[in-house]
Amino acid sequence: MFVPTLMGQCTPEQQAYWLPRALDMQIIGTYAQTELGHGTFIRGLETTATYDPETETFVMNSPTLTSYKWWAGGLAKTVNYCIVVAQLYTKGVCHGTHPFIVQIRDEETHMPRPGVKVGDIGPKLGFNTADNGYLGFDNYRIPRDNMMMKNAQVLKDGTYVKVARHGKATYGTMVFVRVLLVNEAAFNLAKACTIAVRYSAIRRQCSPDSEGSELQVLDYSTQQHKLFICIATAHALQLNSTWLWKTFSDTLAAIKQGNVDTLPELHALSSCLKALSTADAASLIEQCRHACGGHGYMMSSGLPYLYAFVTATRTYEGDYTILLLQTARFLVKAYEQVEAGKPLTPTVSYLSQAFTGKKLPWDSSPDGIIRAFQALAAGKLSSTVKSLRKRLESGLSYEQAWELSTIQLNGAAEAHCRAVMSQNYKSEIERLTVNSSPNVKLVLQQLYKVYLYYWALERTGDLLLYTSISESDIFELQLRYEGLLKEIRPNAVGIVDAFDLRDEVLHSALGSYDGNVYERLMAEAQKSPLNAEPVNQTFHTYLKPMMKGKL
Ligand SMILES: CCCCCCCC/C=C\CCCCCCCCC/C=C/C(=O)SCCNC(=O)CCNC(=O)[C@H](O)C(C)(C)COP(=O)(O)OP(=O)(O)OC[C@H]1O[C@@H](n2cnc3c(N)ncnc32)[C@H](O)[C@@H]1OP(=O)(O)O
Ligand SMILES: Cc1cc2nc3c(=O)[nH]c(=O)nc-3n(C[C@H](O)[C@H](O)[C@H](O)COP(=O)(O)OP(=O)(O)OC[C@H]3O[C@@H](n4cnc5c(N)ncnc54)[C@H](O)[C@@H]3O)c2cc1C
Repeated sequence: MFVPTLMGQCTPEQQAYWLPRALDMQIIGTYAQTELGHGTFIRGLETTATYDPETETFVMNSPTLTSYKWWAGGLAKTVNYCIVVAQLYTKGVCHGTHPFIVQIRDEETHMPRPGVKVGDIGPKLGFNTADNGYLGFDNYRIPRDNMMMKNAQVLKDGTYVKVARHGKATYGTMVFVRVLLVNEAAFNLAKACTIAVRYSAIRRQCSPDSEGSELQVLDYSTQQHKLFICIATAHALQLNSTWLWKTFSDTLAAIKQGNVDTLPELHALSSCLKALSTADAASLIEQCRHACGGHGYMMSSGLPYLYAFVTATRTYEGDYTILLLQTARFLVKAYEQVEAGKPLTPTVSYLSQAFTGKKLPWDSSPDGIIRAFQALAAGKLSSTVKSLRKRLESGLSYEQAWELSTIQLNGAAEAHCRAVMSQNYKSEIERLTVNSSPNVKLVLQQLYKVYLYYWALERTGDLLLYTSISESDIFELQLRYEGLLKEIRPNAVGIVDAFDLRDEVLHSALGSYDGNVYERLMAEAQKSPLNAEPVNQTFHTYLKPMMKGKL
């Protein structure tokens, strides 16, 4: 995050100075925004940077315990520079949060600079190879030039000048990383399902008839139900991430030309896609672990590491709930635009047809299911706005009415995101397979249908509310879904092999290409320190005296 922030928040002169040093790793940096007391609510950050025109420096301070920076990766022991997000004061006025480049350690000795308090925050659920740190300042001075001045400036005399065209321009790095995280979610989920599918082809358990041999667990319908949605979701996330990257690049190019019109839609999209992709990836990686039974619980399966790593992505760079609520803000505005007969931006354009007051006729084709997901998002949005307005009519303030409606707002944002993801998944597959063989097309479409059927069956309650789907339609869809799993089964191992992930990347005794699961598990077990000696010292110190009644 250090380098992208240098790229996004510095003037060209500042970039010319800092970027080569950072890219050559003459300096190592991190992004220190979150504090002990505040992560989500950026405007509530407490670290201060007060400009002193006499010395042309900013004085950095951490006035409270809760103002200590907390969490930044590499901060504890590795980095010597930081981007610190602090409340800017000049001429006695607070201008809100701004980013500063702060040297925290000596470039030669690596000792913390006087006035800097820095350390490690301690063990975490995962990420324990990263020294996430804390950081506090006691009247620590940095040169005026170290304020990142692309979007706002403080002149020598302390005059504050706003440059950016958009109020949230300083939040740009977060948007960038949210876009990258969709790709990360796809990659890590692909790893987990490669491990679980390969293992399920090796693992045999139970014999349905007394004569036959034991089945590969991959042959069980329930196992296919657990795993094939993981493969389909990995594809869906990968294709959505490519699409989102293009949306991001287009918006960035427009902003460079001075046009910020598409930023709100990018923010709404990157927020909900980051939220849903990280949450889905984390829960499906856990499902892959379940699918590997007891051996999935071994660290040597690789799955616990993956889960610990990915579950953090649901929280960092904006918590799941918080980001969905950002998308909900955008959706409520879109609803108001429909009411006012105004045009809508592309990803919400489906709303313009959606508020008919009638249930959408059910159609179980892939296009029909996407339309149903859109109807569901529109229906939820409409009910949410009704609740919001009812609360306003009862005399509540907008903020109070909004807060009481947040459960529904999140539901509407989740449904919208699922509809966007499904639509993108379909159009990207169509675009990418124009010249593919019929067999490749067939397999990709089977997976795409698994995604649609799975989520339609997960949301039958909502579909009953907002479409004309009947009990027999649901029954028929369930049978089609189960049939599809059997069609995919013969290709399942080939499909995960096609992710092309080397053994070194998977790092798993269960998921290696050669399928030598049991040999690898035993080899990993031999590495346990407890196997280094036939009798452990604890036997002599504790067990034996206890057994002899001498403890
Ligand atoms: C070039 C280099 C290439 C490198 C490539 C490398 C490839 C590597 C590959 C993979 C790596 C990928 C993985 C990377 C891992 C990195 C590890 C990261 C570790 C973690 C870091 C962090 O967590 S940093 C801290 C992150 N913190 C957060 O995300 C905080 C979350 N909170 C917020 O974002 C905001 O506070 C919040 C959105 C909640 C609200 O902000 P607030 O100021 O209160 O605004 P509000 O009043 O609600 O809204 C006002 C208005 O503004 C709009 N808005 C809000 N945010 C944005 C935005 N970002 N952009 C645009 N607009 C925004 C909001 O919608 C409102 O609009 P209106 O409704 O009023 O119109
Ligand atoms: C592994 C890891 C690495 C990180 N790396 C960095 C880093 O490099 N740099 C950095 O600056 N930060 C980093 N962070 C911090 C991270 O960005 C924050 O933890 C994250 O943004 C969530 O903020 P929080 O911890 O304040 O959660 P909180 O906001 O305290 O959330 C707690 C709960 O309250 C809910 N909540 C909060 N506000 C609202 C609201 N308005 N409405 C409804 N519900 C609400 C949330 O949904 C959540 O359920 C990292 C975190 C982790 C876990």
